[in-house]
Amino acid sequence: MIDVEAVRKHLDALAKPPRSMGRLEDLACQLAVVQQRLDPVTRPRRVVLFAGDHGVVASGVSAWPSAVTGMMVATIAGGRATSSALAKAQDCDLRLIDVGVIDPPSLVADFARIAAIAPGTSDLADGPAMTVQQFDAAWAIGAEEAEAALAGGHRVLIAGEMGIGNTTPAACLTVLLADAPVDGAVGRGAGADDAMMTRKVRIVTAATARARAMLDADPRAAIAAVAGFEIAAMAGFFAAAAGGGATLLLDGYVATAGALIAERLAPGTARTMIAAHRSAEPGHAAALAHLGLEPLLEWDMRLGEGSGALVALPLLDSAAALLSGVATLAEIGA
Ligand SMILES: Cc1cc2ncn([C@H]3O[C@H](COP(=O)(O)O)[C@@H](O)[C@H]3O)c2cc1C
Ligand SMILES: O=C(O)c1cccnc1
Repeated sequence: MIDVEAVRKHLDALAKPPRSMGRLEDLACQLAVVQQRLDPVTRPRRVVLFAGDHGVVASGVSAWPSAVTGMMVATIAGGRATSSALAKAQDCDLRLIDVGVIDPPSLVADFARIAAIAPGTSDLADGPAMTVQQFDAAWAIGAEEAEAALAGGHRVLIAGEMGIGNTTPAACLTVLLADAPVDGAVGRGAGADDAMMTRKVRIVTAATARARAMLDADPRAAIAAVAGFEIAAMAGFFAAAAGGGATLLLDGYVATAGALIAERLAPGTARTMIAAHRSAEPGHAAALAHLGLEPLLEWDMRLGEGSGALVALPLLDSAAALLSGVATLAEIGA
């Protein structure tokens, strides 16, 4: 068993003053413990982007119309989104899965897959966002993607999302599963104004009160009531990836909502996770704390699409290089 002590011992024996690489050494410990090897690998790696729409957008919680989800799906398919540029820069394989976009473009890219469950969720302000069957279907699509990535030899996996309105279900899930207060969980997302924020707080308060009443008796029904297809798919992805021994690099607030679901339904999933960053969304800190994760970066990023994880990915490469590529003090005669 490789524990933190064993990794520290290895790092302290290298040709450098002990602990001189600071927090990179903490990351090296995390990576080695997750992979259970002193020479962890970070290649090949893959980001899987799940896209879906949200009925709650009709209740006025986002600065953007749902049509933008399909536009961004087209942009990702065309290789010109932020996530596309970062994945290319970081030598990271990218896949794009439509799990429920209202206005989907015709996808032609070979890395794209259409697995739409419905044209968007129902409005969680009026009733359950989805049925338990739909939740299970989304989870299964995510799990399938994780299994395919593992079968392809991918060692580091990232889940990302695109879905206008999805910071509202993310806030609901953070309240429901991480016990965050509503006003600490609701943020401006992609640019909500004050009136939208007021509506968002009211909707999250009511929806989480309804979901909480079901949580103990029927956790999947409670979660399905306030989730999104892409969030449920990320949860299934995380649980299956963790079960298969992958290292998960966790993105922002919305991806972490998926992680909260995964940890609730498949306990232990978070042990394989490294939190890439703390998003500017105010609820992210509470969600990460609930999972016992400390973010690598606090850079005020608030995009999603796996972007924060892609930005942090080279830090994993550096940690792995430190563990594998450096001579020992004994070897140099010091
Ligand atoms: C052009 C554009 C690209 C994006 N890429 C990710 N998001 C992010 O913002 C959205 C969530 O914020 P809200 O809940 O406020 O709608 C999601 O689509 C998320 O992936 C984007 C948003 C926009 C507008
Ligand atoms: O942190 C995130 O995941 C996030 C923040 C704002 C908008 N969309 C996603």
